[in-house]
Amino acid sequence: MALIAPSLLAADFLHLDAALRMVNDSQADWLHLDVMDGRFVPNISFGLPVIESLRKATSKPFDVHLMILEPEKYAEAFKKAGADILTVHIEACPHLHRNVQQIKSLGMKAGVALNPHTPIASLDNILGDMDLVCLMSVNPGFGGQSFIPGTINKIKQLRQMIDDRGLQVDIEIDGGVGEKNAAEIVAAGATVLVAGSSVFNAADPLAAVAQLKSL
Ligand SMILES: O=C(CO)[C@@H](O)[C@H](O)COP(=O)(O)O
Ligand SMILES: [Fe+2]
Repeated sequence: MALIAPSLLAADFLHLDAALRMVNDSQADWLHLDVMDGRFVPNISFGLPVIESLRKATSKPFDVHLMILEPEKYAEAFKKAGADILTVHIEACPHLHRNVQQIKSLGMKAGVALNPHTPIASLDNILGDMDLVCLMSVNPGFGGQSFIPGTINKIKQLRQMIDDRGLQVDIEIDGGVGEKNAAEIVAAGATVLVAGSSVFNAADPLAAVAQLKSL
């Protein structure tokens, strides 16, 4: 059974309190929070003050996905704002090992995200240090895009690499995940499903989370 992390990016930002109530009432395991800087990705979303306010509305773990350059400048601030898992992009981190040490020393779980074109082999020397690998199944920056089918092979490769080394690392899939493809994604070896539009745009978001959770 995979962990389910609804992505707040797809919520109605005029009614974040209602979105958080839905998440609290649902079987969601984590809340996924997409932070974009308009530099690493061509979009700007929300940041520290919003996350700090959301922290007062739920005890669900905050899975913060940083799509920003120089994440080391903000890691401590995200911890203070309430992040439990902090994920940085491998493409934005020339000193990834240092970033991971920093995140862990701040008391958070460390995640690394890979863009669709970035090979699994790039994790070779860092995998044992990770708590989570987030495979982007869309090009980061926007919600509501279509799942890139080649991600399934990447999940299988990563599952193999993790199992061969006897590691415990979560495989999170982010982008275009919903009831149509979730079973295949979990069968390939994913352990965490991020779901934005498929949950928040559903007629019944609670049922959408329950459906993903039942896989
Ligand atoms: O990080 C991102 C996008 O950059 C994601 O977390 C999206 O927010 C997922 O949204 P859907 O594809 O599920 O609508
Ligand atoms: Fe994300």
